[in-house]
Amino acid sequence: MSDSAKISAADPSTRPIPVLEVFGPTIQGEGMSIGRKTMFVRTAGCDYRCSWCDSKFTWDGSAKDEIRMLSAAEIVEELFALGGNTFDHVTISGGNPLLLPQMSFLVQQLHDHGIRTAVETQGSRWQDWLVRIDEVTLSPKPPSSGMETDFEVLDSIVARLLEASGRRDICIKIVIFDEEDLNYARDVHKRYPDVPFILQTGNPQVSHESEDHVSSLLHRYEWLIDRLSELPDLKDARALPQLHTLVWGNKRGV
Ligand SMILES: C[S@@+](CC[C@H](N)C(=O)[O-])C[C@H]1O[C@@H](n2cnc3c(N)ncnc32)[C@H](O)[C@@H]1O
Ligand SMILES: Nc1nc2[nH]cc(C(=O)O)c2c(=O)[nH]1
Ligand code: SF4
Ligand SMILES: [Mg+2]
Repeated sequence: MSDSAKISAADPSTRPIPVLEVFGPTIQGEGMSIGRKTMFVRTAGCDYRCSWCDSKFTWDGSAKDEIRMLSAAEIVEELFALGGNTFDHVTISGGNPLLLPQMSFLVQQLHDHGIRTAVETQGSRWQDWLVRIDEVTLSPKPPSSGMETDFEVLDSIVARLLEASGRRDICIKIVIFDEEDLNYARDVHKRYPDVPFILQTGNPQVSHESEDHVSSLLHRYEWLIDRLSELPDLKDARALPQLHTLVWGNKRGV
């Protein structure tokens, strides 16, 4: 056993986290906190394989040499080295961060520094640290992704979050490419009517970018607004684009 493995066996708070990116300050480009200044920590590894995933490098092996095994303390140190005293919010994304029980130590340390936390997950896995996150985004995947939602698991995650004591913001955010995705989204909203609900424009060009990327995304957003406007069962929903994609395209680390 290596020295670091021995240390982590003795003290779970030093158990390493597989990290692909630490970046910011930037803005949260999606969902309920769109536009808010935040830092990002992106973990490696996902239990899904979405056909249109814009972060395939977290799970397809193409960035395996970039994965760093960092302790919670090392991640916090890197966040402050990058952001100094300019931030008070960190978004944890992936991959699926909910694969990692040891994220609890990062969440604890961020809160100890007075930092607000957000997480992005597809709602396929539970960890107890999820109830300590201030902004939880659940993003179950529609048919166009090629994935299938386990609604028993999602039901239990939503119920545990709604029942847990303490204050947190929760939303369901579904990426929409077509009518079939919209039908899926309507069913999900009917199932969890009390959870704030967001439709997000799908970006079909995640590996290459045509010259008219922005205008084609804006057309997709306009279509989403038009459809949302017509639907009587989505009176209280929001439609949003990915703001960071409009500003920076598919650039990493923004
Ligand atoms: C890369 S995922 C990582 C977190 C988690 N695995 C999830 O899917 O929620 C972050 C967010 O990006 C969204 N996303 C991924 N690919 C996208 C695409 N091509 N167009 C629009 N949104 C996308 C996901 O649905 C999710 O809400
Ligand atoms: N600016 C910015 N906002 C984001 N919101 C969710 C992201 C993600 O990949 O999870 C993301 C991202 O990668 N960049
Ligand atoms: S669940 Fe998220 S990270 Fe995983 S493949 Fe789908 S979009 Fe990508
Ligand atoms: Mg992204």
